[in-house]
Amino acid sequence: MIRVESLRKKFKKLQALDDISAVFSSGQVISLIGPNGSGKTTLIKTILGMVRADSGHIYVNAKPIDGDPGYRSKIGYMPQIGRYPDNMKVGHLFSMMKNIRTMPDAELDTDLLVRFNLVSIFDKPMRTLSGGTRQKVSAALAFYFNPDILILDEPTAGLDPLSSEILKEKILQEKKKNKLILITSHILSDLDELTTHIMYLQEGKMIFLKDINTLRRETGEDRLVKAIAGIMRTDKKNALWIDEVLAMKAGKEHP
Ligand SMILES: Nc1ncnc2c1ncn2[C@@H]1O[C@H](COP(=O)(O)OP(=O)(O)OP(=O)(O)O)[C@@H](O)[C@H]1O
Repeated sequence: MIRVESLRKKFKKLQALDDISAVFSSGQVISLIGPNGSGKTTLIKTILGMVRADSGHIYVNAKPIDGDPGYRSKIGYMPQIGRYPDNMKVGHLFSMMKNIRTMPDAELDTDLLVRFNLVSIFDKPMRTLSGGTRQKVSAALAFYFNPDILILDEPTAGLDPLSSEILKEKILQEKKKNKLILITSHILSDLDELTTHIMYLQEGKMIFLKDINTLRRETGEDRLVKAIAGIMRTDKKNALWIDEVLAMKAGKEHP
């Protein structure tokens, strides 16, 4: 469904993506993980055509993305930080998006609009929303057009525990419909029940892309955070990051 080949991207001297190649297929939930600044968002934005790679190729449904920008209509994107016109009302945002896409009401996925009760704030301008409510709007928009591919950048960051569960349930539902879902998150426990594959980036390089069962078998660990810790400890820089993740969980459990 998505194939990236030898992707490279530099921001001045910084190699943000360093020869990334991967294939993502329908039915997979790929968790992109790695330390801050490792290139996760850059990879996502390159796939979405928001950042132009210096070299390499990207294919969505076997077509090169530089051929036809229409491929974007197949992808629902939830950005890390949603930017919207300050004075636009929530309801207007949804109706405007609907008009741009000219999609019949029956085909729209309003599940999250309803479950997050966003209709009750349709009259509120975007600038008045809390960070978490803005996240809910971004999530509802990503799923609104029932896309075959979902790209979710830190989807649960800033959401309260109940809303986070609602969103995770929604992701699971879509996974069952054989969609392709790419997620970045630093909250590894959120990814445990969703993930089929882990793609680990470090300083712009892909360290590994493995399916979760292989990862569990190789490490003998059931929990994602521990399985990744098992693999990464051999590398000093990675060990540092994974120790930080585990330290945040200390109190609940010990590695
Ligand atoms: N537009 C830009 N101009 C210059 N540097 C950039 C730009 N976008 C990203 N970078 C740099 O590229 C590197 C990768 O950034 P990216 O946002 O992809 O990391 P990330 O893995 O998503 O990080 P995080 O976990 O913090 O979200 C970082 O060093 C970042 O500062």
